[in-house]
Amino acid sequence: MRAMVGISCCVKAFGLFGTPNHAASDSYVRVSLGPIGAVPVLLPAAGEALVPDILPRLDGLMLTGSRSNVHPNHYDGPAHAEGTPEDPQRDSTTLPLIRAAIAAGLPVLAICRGFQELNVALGGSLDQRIQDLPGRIDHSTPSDQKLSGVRTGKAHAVRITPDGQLARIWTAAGAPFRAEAVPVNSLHNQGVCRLAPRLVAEAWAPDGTIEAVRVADAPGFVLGVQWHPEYDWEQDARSRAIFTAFGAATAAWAAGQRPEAVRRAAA
Ligand SMILES: N[C@@H](CCC(=O)NCCCC(=O)O)C(=O)O
Repeated sequence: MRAMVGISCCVKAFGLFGTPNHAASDSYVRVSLGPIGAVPVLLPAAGEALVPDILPRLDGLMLTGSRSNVHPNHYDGPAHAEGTPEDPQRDSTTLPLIRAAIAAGLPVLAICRGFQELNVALGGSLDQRIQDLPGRIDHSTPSDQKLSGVRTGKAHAVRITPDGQLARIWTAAGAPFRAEAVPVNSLHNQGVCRLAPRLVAEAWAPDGTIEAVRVADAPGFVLGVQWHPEYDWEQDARSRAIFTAFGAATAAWAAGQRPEAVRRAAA
């Protein structure tokens, strides 16, 4: 049986009456059925109460990107500027879900908003418009590219730690990379300010923005990236390798294989 991967949903207004719908982009469904090799299960943004019922049924958790932003109350930050999109129902679902998934050793892959959620869930904070900070570059959706290229276009390079999780994944997959400069796409305004105590940074943009993290003491696979590998995995071997590595962890979980730390804790 294939693994089941939970995909975080946003609450978005749809239709003539703008009724709230729980939604995730098709790109997460496709990457799940593609290189992850798992059945995608869309998780409604229905709050913390569902977490104990949902978690034991999953073999992995993928936290999606979204234009909305984690509410600053979750990290004691200043109020967002007027008009900044928020999604409190998503926050109240994903933040406890992330903590529970990591504690259980479940494989977790966190992308863009999901990466920011991972940082906040574990006690970190966010800068709200990094392009307004001195010395920082604009990481937001570029307006000078044709629409089809906006999501996939490489916007800047990241430097990665040569002995980190990303380097291991790409080396194992035979995906070529230069640790000093790996090109990535970029569609975000916010970024990590205070890194959560359990997170270890392993990629940085040229302006110092943290672009990838792992959890130092996680019992299982946990990777967070600020960019969007789900947009170009069909063309980009490094993007694809991130998903195949996550997929291998979810397949092992589905087959009943637990990381050593989880087995020890259960013994
Ligand atoms: N809202 C945060 C997170 C950005 C993010 O996840 N962007 C994805 C956009 C998805 C899309 O439009 O395709 C921020 O702005 O920092």
